[in-house]
Amino acid sequence: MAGMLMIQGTSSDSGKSTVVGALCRIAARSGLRVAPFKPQNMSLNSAVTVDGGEIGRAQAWQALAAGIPPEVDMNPVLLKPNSDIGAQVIVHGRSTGNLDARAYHHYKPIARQAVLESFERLRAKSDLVLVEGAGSPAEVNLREGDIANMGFATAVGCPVVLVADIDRGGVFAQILGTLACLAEDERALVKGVVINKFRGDVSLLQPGIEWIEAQTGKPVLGVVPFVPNLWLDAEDALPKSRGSQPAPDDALRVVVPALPRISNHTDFDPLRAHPQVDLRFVRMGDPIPAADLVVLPGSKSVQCDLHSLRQGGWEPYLRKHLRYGGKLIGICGGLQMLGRELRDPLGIESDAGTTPGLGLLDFVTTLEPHKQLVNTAGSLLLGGEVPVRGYEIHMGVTEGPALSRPALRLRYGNDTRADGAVSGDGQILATYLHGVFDSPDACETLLRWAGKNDALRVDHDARRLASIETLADVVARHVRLDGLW
Ligand SMILES: NC(=O)CC[C@H](N)C(=O)O
Repeated sequence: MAGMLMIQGTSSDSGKSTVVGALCRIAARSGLRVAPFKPQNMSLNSAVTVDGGEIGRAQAWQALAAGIPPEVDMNPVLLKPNSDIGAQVIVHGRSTGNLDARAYHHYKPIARQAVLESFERLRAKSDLVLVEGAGSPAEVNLREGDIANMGFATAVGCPVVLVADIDRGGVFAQILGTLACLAEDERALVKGVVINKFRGDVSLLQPGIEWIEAQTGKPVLGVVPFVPNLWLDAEDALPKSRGSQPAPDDALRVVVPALPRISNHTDFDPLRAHPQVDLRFVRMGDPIPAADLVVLPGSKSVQCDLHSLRQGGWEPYLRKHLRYGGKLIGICGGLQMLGRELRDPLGIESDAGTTPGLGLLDFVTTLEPHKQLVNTAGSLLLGGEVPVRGYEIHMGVTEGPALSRPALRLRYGNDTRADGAVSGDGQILATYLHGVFDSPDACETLLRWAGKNDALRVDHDARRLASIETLADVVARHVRLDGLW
């Protein structure tokens, strides 16, 4: 039977995903058949799997680190929040509908079954499964019926390593407190602790390490330094607008409204990392800076986000931006907002009804129960045919005259179909394709179209792969891994 190890965190964002990804790479380098697994994920950044389902993006890049294609069993339960209290529940890659938090609690026994089935399937074909927890196991109020942390670990007897984030402070309290919140049998599964995101002189940490080991009886297996500029898909939280380098003065100014239900904001990673782009995420209510290019992002709840956009004063801003010759892109939910109308007759995303769109492109979108989930490739139709690839995740179906000037041509099996639209004046481009900026030629073309005539060609996929290697090197150097699997 395959080995297993679970990485749990003392908090959200402690670095569980990166540690699991690094361990996947390290294990794969040593020739093991390793697979990532996250029983339950809450995220609006999802990826399309080879088996045509949907999982969290973090599991998809961890699969890349493991050297295998992403599949739905790697993240059997994905919760996509679409209101403050509810989420679309994806099980084995497929939407089962919306549930509020209380209803989900009752649904958990079914979700648990799905989790255990997926785990067994992965184990049967792997030498090692590396499991990622969610949030922290110290949420004692969520412990009953838990499938995300200790509920899973105890069900399958999986050893656990706890990752604590020293960057946010209070690391010893995090470790001590988390262990204190666990039951005896859960604590027994914890093999050790990793202190993550450390900056500074590790010798100064030594007395603290000895103290925490004496207090808890658990070894500190390593202190992982803070690694800047890792370009790995974020699980959920909106990242800082840029990496550590400031943008040059003549950078292309790109503004993205940080909508409350923004989805797949990983679309913007290549722009955040691009040396000639000054990308800004602007939260609703914050002043909107001048821009060369505005991109309306994907959204899990398009009518609600359009409402927020209007409340935030973006509608007159966008019209002015266009009057002054600015460029505008809409991706997926952003495409839908650009049209004349958004229709949700079945109340799939919000209360059933119709909302007028921004009316900048002549089409209407209707939300339908079938979810389009596909990885595809083709060409971007801007001054020629530029290779592009990406993925679609949406329930909306868009129709109207504006689509007769498509932005892309994409392959679906043996079929080729037009996608999206370019406005008659050439200022607005709309597409359903997520990940358009990941393709180096398409990214370069779009940046030139938006006004950066000397835009460089940057390969984001290569940068992601390089980040995985760096991360694996750092973790291998700083963590004692012997005996963990
Ligand atoms: N990814 C998206 O932006 C999805 C848009 C919209 N929520 C739909 O399902 O059609």
